[in-house]
Amino acid sequence: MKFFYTLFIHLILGGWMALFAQQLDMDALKAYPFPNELTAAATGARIAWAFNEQGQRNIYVAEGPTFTARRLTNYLQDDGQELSSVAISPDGKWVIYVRGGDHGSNWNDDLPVNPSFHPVPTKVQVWSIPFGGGEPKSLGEGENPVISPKSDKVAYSKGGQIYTVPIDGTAPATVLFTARGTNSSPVWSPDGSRIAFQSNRTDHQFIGVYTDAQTPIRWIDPQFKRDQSPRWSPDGQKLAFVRTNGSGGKPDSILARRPNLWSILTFDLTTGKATPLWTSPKRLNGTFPTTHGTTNLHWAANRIVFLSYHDGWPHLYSLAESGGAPLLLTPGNFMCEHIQLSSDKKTLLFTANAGTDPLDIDRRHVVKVSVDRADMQVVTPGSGLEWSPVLTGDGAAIAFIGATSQRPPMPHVLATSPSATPQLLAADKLPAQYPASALVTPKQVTFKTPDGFTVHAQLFEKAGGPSKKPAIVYVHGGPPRQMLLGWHYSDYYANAYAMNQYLASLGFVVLSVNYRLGIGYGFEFHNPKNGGGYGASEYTDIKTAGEWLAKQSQVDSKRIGVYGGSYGGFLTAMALGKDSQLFAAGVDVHGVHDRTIERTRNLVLPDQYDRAPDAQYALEVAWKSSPIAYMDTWKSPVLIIHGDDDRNVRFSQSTDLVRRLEDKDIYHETLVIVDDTHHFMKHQNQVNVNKAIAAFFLKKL
Ligand SMILES: CC(=O)N[C@@H](C)C(=O)N[C@@H](C)C(=O)N[C@@H](C)C(=O)O
Repeated sequence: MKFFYTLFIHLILGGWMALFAQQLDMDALKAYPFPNELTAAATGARIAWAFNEQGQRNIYVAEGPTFTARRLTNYLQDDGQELSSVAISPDGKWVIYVRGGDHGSNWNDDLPVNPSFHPVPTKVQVWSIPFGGGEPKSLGEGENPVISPKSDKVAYSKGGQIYTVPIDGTAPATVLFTARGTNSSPVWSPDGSRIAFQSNRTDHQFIGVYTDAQTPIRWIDPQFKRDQSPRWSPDGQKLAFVRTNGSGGKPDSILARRPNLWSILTFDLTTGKATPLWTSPKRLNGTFPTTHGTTNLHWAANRIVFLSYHDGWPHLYSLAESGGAPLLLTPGNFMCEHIQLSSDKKTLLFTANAGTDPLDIDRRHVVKVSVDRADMQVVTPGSGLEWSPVLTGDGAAIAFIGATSQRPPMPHVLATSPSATPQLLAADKLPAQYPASALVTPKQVTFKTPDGFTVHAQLFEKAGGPSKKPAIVYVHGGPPRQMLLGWHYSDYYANAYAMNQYLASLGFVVLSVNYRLGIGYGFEFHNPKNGGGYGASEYTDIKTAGEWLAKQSQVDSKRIGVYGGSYGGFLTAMALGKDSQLFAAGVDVHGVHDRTIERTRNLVLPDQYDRAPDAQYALEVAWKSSPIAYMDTWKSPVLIIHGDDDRNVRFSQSTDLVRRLEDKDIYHETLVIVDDTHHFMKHQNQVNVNKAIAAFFLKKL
């Protein structure tokens, strides 16, 4: 009798969700220390990484053979100061890093971030600190620092010029040279005597080589082209680089899909001769890979290695230094990313959704391959997820970051000796009471869309509960991203993974959808027709996901929500505008709502006579690809969240949408995060956003 009375009370008090689903605590759930920036010294067995411990971001180090983790810095405030460009000097004696800014931004990534409203914002500076410990030294304001092979100096860029500074900070930074254009991306020659760099001149880009104050800068085969990513030959006598077209030419169709074709060339500094080695095939998948972050071009031991998409997958290829046919090093239906060349230049380590388990396509594992033969080996097979591998300078261990579906990402090392097993590092940094065992194992779901795409998704569902549960579609951002069957390798999406676990613990059925435009499933899926502002064909996948949920026996089809950030916010708003009958409520975090802005700037150019032949039509398509085109059919309630120091999606995208929601008297709530960016750099801000999302869905679904 007592049980039924208790049940009755819980149901009446609306605690039915908490009764059946062991509800997680958001603060406890977000108490994981997120690791990134894992790096190794070129000699010895020293590694370093950054840990974000509830907003306290610090550098940690460890050294073989024990690899006992040690915190090196002392930043103990949740103040939103990012750590990036972490590196160890080749001799292992120094660690450098950049503190501040938001280096995942589309603009102003080098400007201070100040979500704690300090009257004097923290500057974006390059720092160094002895590996053995001590006080960090500020080397100067700037970013993209690189350490000389002699371990004595650091080069970095600031304000379009390149600076050098002693790594121990015993003298001020000095500008290396002054040249026209925006000069960046310094690359030291193997002997540390010269620096190659990129000089962006708007419609074209050169590669230059600086030697010393008395020697004129050497421009490398200057053409009406865009040259980038210089890589030194091991003997320092040649450079390899990537060449693409310069800007201009008769305006082409905006809507037609055209490849950005590219070539790899070498330049002989002795003869002054440039030699084309390889040119991408003249077809769509011959386009220059927009791998997040950097160009994967490496001058290895007697080989030149590069990443290309031209067989339909982001694969690694190897060329003889004189050119010839490229050797495919990584055949198979998977993508390669986070590529690292070993110090001896003979081995490539990388992350891939490769493995013998059919579920591996929705995971990541560490893989290695020789630079001159296709002898690929998955180093960390299994049901876990591993990424960002680096080989220690002595070749004795591979450091990587790994996670499971339950346990958050943590640094590991794996000895290169046979039958070694991974060693978890810094285990004490994951709170002993972390609720890992309470997390569900997301299940792989696939479904077909009406236009024939097979879409992968992850289903988060707590066992038990009422016969009919509310459900939520999660939409990632990017869009070149892939959500996984476990914790994600980016800080932003690790948070999304935690959020989906939290919603599942509240009793929601959560479906995280890897829609087209995303990575991990090959070129055609990543580059679909009519995608993005060219027709938003990817929205088909979101609608199909909602319909899939509505057909599940345990889902109440009248209580399906949708949420996402950034590009995910865009698709959330599209869902609410176009299909409020399917999606009963939504949360749109820093979404894109007007896609004509992307077009107006480069479409209908009033001061240019010859315009793109389809300029006006493309503008119309961009309008129909915009959520604000569907305000008349938008009925469902929405929560709009945006940080007003957003450097990826303008805050005005949400200010404008709020005005339109007000004009149409559509129920909406808002949450403005003052002075934080697209990535909610202040931990407490992200926690508050997460709680607001959950509270809105509990209220509306
Ligand atoms: C130029 C551009 O679109 N850059 C993207 C990286 C970007 O900023 N995308 C946002 C719309 C977005 O989705 N940002 C986050 C969530 C991401 O995953 O990059």
